[in-house]
Amino acid sequence: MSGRIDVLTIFPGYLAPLELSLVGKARRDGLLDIGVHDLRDWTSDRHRTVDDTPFGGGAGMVMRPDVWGDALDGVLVADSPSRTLLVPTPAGARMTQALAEELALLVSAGGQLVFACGRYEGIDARVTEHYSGREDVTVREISLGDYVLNGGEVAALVVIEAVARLLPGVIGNPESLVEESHGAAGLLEYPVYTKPPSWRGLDVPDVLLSGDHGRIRSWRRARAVERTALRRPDLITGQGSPQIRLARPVDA
Ligand SMILES: N#Cc1c(-c2ccc3ccn(Cc4ccccn4)c3c2)n[nH]c1N
Repeated sequence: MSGRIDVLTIFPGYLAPLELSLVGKARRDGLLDIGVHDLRDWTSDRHRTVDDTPFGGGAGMVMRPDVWGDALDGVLVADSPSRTLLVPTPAGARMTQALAEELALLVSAGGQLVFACGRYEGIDARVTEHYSGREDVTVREISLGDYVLNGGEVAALVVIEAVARLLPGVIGNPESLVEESHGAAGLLEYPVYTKPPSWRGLDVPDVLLSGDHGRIRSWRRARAVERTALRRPDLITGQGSPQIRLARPVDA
């Protein structure tokens, strides 16, 4: 029993990539229900207005709480085992693999994820305040990282892909989830190679052609530790956010 994901946005076309590749196939195979909704369908004026000027002044526009409230009330599924409202924002908590795994467990247990994709200068703060006060809804404000995007749609695409690939049956070979970056022992991925064995004067490391699986395992771990120490020492010293190991796809 899998849950569902709903996305509210003024740019539904931005979510078209969810019809492609593994996520698109999972939807067609009935492994995951994803609904994309146009926020303007919950407006009541002829111009289908979703924004207004900010109280206190300042540049840009703010998205109206009344339109968002009507839309979220319309999309939230009352009889779902759980409801998680995900609000992408530059001020959010950093997205991590641990959160992806947490959300995948909720969806695999039949829960609903609702993404509120803002634009302009963001969504009126009372929207997250209101739903945070609801006992039947969990609100998570999330950020992809310390750079500024124009809206929340890209973040929704990233989080949905990170979650969907953990659901049973979505990835053809579940083993590939075991040795992932931020997976096995929280290290970065080792370098990978395929044919031809020599390309533009560059040869595949001999150990990978040796057939000695013990040596290959050791070599790969050494390369992963080397890369992690060089590029992401925080993953080794544990100074950064804890990375949950992806031991296996979440159980249904
Ligand atoms: N996740 C994430 C994000 C976002 C993000 C998410 C949602 C919105 C809705 C509007 N804007 C534009 C905007 C610009 C400036 C100040 C406020 N808002 C968003 C940006 N930026 N960077 C991330 N890692």
